[in-house]
Amino acid sequence: MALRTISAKSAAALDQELMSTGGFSIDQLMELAGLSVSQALFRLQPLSKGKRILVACGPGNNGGDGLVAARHLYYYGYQPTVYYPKQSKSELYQRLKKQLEDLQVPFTEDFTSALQNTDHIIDAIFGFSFSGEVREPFPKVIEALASTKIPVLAVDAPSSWDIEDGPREDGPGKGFMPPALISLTAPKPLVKCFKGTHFIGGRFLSPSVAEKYGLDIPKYEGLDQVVEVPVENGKL
Ligand SMILES: NC(=O)C1=CN([C@@H]2O[C@H](COP(=O)(O)OP(=O)(O)OC[C@H]3O[C@@H](n4cnc5c(N)ncnc54)[C@H](O)[C@@H]3O)[C@@H](O)[C@H]2O)[C@@H](O)CC1
Ligand SMILES: [K+]
Repeated sequence: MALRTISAKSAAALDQELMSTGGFSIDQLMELAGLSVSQALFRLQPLSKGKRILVACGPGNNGGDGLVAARHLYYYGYQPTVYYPKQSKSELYQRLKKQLEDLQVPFTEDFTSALQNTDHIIDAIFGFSFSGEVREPFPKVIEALASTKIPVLAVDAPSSWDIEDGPREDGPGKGFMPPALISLTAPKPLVKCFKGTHFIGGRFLSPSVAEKYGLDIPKYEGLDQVVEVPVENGKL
């Protein structure tokens, strides 16, 4: 079966539809997205293999998914550290940050040093609204993600990848191929270039919305918020 993917434009429209006529709030969608990210991390890195998780968060909703995931990881018994250099002033993000501060989850401004003390990285910098050249302060962070030997779980997109066409051919992010990716709701077209462990999460798609956008609802088992969906040559 060919992978059914969703373009950045349709993904944004789908989110809007869920919130305008679907009765969801952004908090709910982000909570479920971040919960699924935390479950994917748990599958990749059980607690016995190392608890130190560096969560790199960008300025938009992709970063919000990272903040939510960090909170769930704390409750599972991990030791998350958050890098969040461009903080949104909106109330939702301030609340997510407060929830982490109350758990004494550390925030770091020094990504390079934090990398030395981590077992796994979550890349929640950019999702489907990324475009153009990577702007400050992220080029160095993306370069570090591209060159580190520490495993990276990318949220929705490997940050800096073109949402349609995939990896960059030059500049920061050249050669960035994280070992794992979790697509939220549905894979984006870039998945055709991805080689690694691939999950789908975001267990909130109704059959009618899935049909309208031409998407498959993954076969979630039991309580799971993620499904592993291997990608081989752009096929499921
Ligand atoms: N239905 C779903 O699947 C849901 C998806 N969510 C997440 O929301 C993401 C999309 O969120 P947003 O639309 O807020 O966008 P993103 O988080 O993808 O990125 C937008 C932010 O990045 C900045 N940016 C864009 N290009 C840049 C560049 N070249 N250099 C530096 N900064 C740049 C923008 O100024 C903006 O602040 C998804 O990828 C997913 O992770 C969830 O939070 C909610 C539900
Ligand atoms: K990302």
